[in-house]
Amino acid sequence: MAVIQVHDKFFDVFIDKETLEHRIAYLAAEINADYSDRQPLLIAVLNGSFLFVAELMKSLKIPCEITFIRVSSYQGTGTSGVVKQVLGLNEDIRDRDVIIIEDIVDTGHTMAELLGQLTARKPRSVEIATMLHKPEATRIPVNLKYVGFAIENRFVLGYGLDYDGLGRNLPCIYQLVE
Ligand SMILES: O=P(O)(O)OC[C@H]1O[C@H](OP(=O)(O)OP(=O)(O)O)[C@H](O)[C@@H]1O
Ligand code: HPA
Repeated sequence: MAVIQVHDKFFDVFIDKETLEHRIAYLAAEINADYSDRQPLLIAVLNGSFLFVAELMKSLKIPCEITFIRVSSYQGTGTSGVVKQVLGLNEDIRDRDVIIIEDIVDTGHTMAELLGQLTARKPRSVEIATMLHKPEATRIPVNLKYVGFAIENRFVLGYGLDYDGLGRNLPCIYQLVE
């Protein structure tokens, strides 16, 4: 299998493009069935989710809307360490059916924080769709309704995911060669 180099590290193909896109179409079919009588708002978390959400949306048949947010991390002044803040959500999500779209749930910190901040805005429902999940890395469990692939606790790259800014444009998922 072809090995690629990004910065100082080497990666090989882990999930090929066809497998990935087939699975994403399957997730879209599940969402189509689950939301057949609703009009969900997809909230995609930048940067990493941009390719996943684009591929997912191509197979959604239900009426749906999309918006994009960022989650900033900064050092808190108290003992809590890194604090995350949701940026860019201008829509009123009260009474909306929201689906959060992520590229990866790793430790769960980002998603737990996001879920807390979105739930406080009183949506009718909130579910999560993530392309990848690392169950062994979980520090804060969150309920993930739509999961593309549950993977080992290894650093991955491509299809939106980066290593120090690079690799997001790779058309499939690569894993770190140890
Ligand atoms: O479960 P966690 O351990 O919190 O990790 C998951 C988060 O990490 C990545 O974002 P990152 O902060 O790298 O930003 P990016 O999407 O711009 O790459 C990913 O897109 C998730 O948002
Ligand atoms: O494995 C990963 N790769 C890239 N970005 C990430 N953000 C959390 N986990 C990862």
